[in-house]
Amino acid sequence: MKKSTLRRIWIYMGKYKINLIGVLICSFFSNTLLIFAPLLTGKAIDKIIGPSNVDFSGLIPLISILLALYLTSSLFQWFMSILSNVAASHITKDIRKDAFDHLNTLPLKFFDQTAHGDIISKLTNDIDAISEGLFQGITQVLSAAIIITGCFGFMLAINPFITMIVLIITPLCFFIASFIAKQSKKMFSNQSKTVGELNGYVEEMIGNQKVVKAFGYENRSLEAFKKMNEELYHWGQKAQWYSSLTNPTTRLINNTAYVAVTVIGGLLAIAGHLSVGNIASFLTYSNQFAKPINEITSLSSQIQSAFASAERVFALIDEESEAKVLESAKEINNPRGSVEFKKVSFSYRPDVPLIKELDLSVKPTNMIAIVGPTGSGKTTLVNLIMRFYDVNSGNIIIDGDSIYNVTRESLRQSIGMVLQESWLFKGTVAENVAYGKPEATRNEIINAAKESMAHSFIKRLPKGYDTEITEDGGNLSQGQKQLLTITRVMLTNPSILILDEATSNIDTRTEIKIQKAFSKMMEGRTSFVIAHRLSTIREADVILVLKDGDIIEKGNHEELLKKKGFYYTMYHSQFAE
Ligand SMILES: Nc1ncnc2c1ncn2[C@@H]1O[C@H](COP(=O)(O)OP(=O)(O)OP(=O)(O)O)[C@@H](O)[C@H]1O
Repeated sequence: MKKSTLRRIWIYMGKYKINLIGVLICSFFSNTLLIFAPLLTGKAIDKIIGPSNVDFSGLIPLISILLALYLTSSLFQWFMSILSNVAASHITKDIRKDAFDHLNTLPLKFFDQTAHGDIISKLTNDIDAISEGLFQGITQVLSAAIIITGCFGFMLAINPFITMIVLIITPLCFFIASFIAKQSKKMFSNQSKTVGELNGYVEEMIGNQKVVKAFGYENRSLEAFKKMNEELYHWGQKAQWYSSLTNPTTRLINNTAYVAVTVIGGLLAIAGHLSVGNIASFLTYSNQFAKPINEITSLSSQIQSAFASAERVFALIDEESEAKVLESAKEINNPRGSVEFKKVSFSYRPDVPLIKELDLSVKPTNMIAIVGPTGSGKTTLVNLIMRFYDVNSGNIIIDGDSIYNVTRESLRQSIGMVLQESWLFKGTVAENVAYGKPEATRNEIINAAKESMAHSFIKRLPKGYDTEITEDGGNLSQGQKQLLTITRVMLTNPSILILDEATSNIDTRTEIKIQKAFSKMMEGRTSFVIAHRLSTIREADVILVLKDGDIIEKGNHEELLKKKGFYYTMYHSQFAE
C-alpha cells in the first residue's frame, strides 16, 4: 500500500469527517452494548435455580435490560450503516467526477494507447470497489477490534484457564483459513482472467456479427467459446472446491473448541468454580471472539483489493493532461482561414520520425487535398492542425496566430471535422445535429439541413427532426448518417473544414449527393480534404501528395498529371481498376 494512496483516500474521506466520526461512535456503542449481553444472559440463567425455584424479581429486570440493550445496539447499527452508506456514495461520486473531469483533459494520445474497456472499468468497477471495500472494511475492522478486545476481557474475567484454551485453538482456525484462502485465490484469479477473456470474446462476436455470418464463422466461434467456457468451468470448480473447504474446516475447529469449553466448564462447575450461567456466557464470548478472527483473511483481501483499485483510479487521475494553454492565449474568432505550417516536425514515437520540417502555406478559402499511400501521414497532418497532437518543433499559424497562442476551444470551434466514421449518439435527429451548438433554434437546424441536403430525408423519417436515433445511428443508412454529420458541421459554421475520408464508406451514387453537400459547405471556407478516391478531389486548388510524412508533389490536378510522377501513377492505377 503506497503512502500516497492512503493519503489521497483520506483526502476524499476527510470531506465526510462528520459521517466518519458518527460511524466510529455508532460502531463503538453498538458493539460494546452487544458485548454486555452474554454476561447478562449468564446472570439471567443463574436466576433459574431449579424446578419451581426461579428468582423472578432478579430475572425480569435482567431480561428488560437485555431487551433494551439489543434494541439500542440495533439502532446504533442502523445509524452506522446509514452514515457509512451516505459517505460511501458521496465519495464514489466525488472520485468518479474527478476521474471523468480529468478524462476530458487528456490528450488523444492517451485514448489511442489505452484499451477503452480498461478506462471504463476504472470508472465503474474500481471506483465502486474503493468505497465498498474501504467502508465495509473500516466498519468491520472497527467492530472486530471492539469485539475481540471486549470478549477477551470478559472471558478472562470469567475464567483465565478456559480463556487460554480458546486462545490456542482460535489462531489455528485463522492459519487454516488463510492457507485455504491462499490456494483458492490462485484459482479465483485464473477464474476472473478467463471470465475477462470470455467477456471480450462474446463482445467481439456480438459486435462483429455481420462479419461472423459473412465468413461462416459461427461453428468455429462456437468451438472457441466452448473451449473458454470449459476452462471457466474448470477454474470455477477448483476455486469452489477450495473455498468451500474454509467454512466446514473452521467450523469443525471452532466446534471442537466449543466442546472443550463445555466439558472443561462443566467440570469446573461441578467443582464449584463456575456457575451454569458463567458457562453459557463463556460459550457465547468464545464464539463471538472467533468470528472476526476467522474473517480477517477475507477482510484483508477486500481491503487490499480496494487499495489496488484506488491505485488504478489514481493512476488515471494522474495521467498527464493536454499541455496547458498559455496565460496570454487569446480566442480565435471566425478566422479568414489562412493556414501555414512552418518547419513542422512530428513523430508519434521518438524513434520513428514521421513529419520532417514540413512547410506549407494555404490561402483562405482554398481547398487542399491530401493524398498518398496508407500510413503516409495524411491524418497526422490534420491531427496537428486540430491540436490533437502537438508538434515536436516548428509552428502552425492560422491567420497570423500560432495555434499554440490561442485557446484550444476556440481553435477547435473554428474548425469543422467530418470523418469516415459518422458518430451519432442516442437522441433525436435535432439533438444530434445540434451537438456542436446546443443553443441552435429549430429554424437554424432546418436551414443547415437544407443546405446539406439532409432536409428531404429527415422530413420523411417517422417523426421528422424528433425521430429518435439509436446508438451509432443503427436505424439510418451510411449516407444518411454522413449527411447528418455534415449538417452538424454546417450548423457550427466553421471557417476551416477537415474532411477525412468522409465519403469512403458510401456508395458512389450517394457519394455524388454528399459531394454536392460538401461543395456547398466548402464555399468560402478553407478546407483540407483527405481522400483515397482521387476522382473526388480533382477540383482542389492544391493537391499535396504525401509519402512517409513528406510532401513529395504539390500542385493542382492538371499540373500533377503533367508531371507524370507519383500522383499520375496513383490516378491512373485507380482508373485502370
Ligand atoms: N496514435 C498513433 N500512435 C503511434 N503511431 C501512429 C498513431 N497514429 C498513426 N500512427 C502512425 O503514423 C503513421 C501515419 O499515420 P496516419 O494515420 O497519419 O496515416 P494516413 O496517411 O492517414 O493513413 P491512412 O490512409 O491509412 O488513413 C503510420 O505509420 C501510423 O502507423
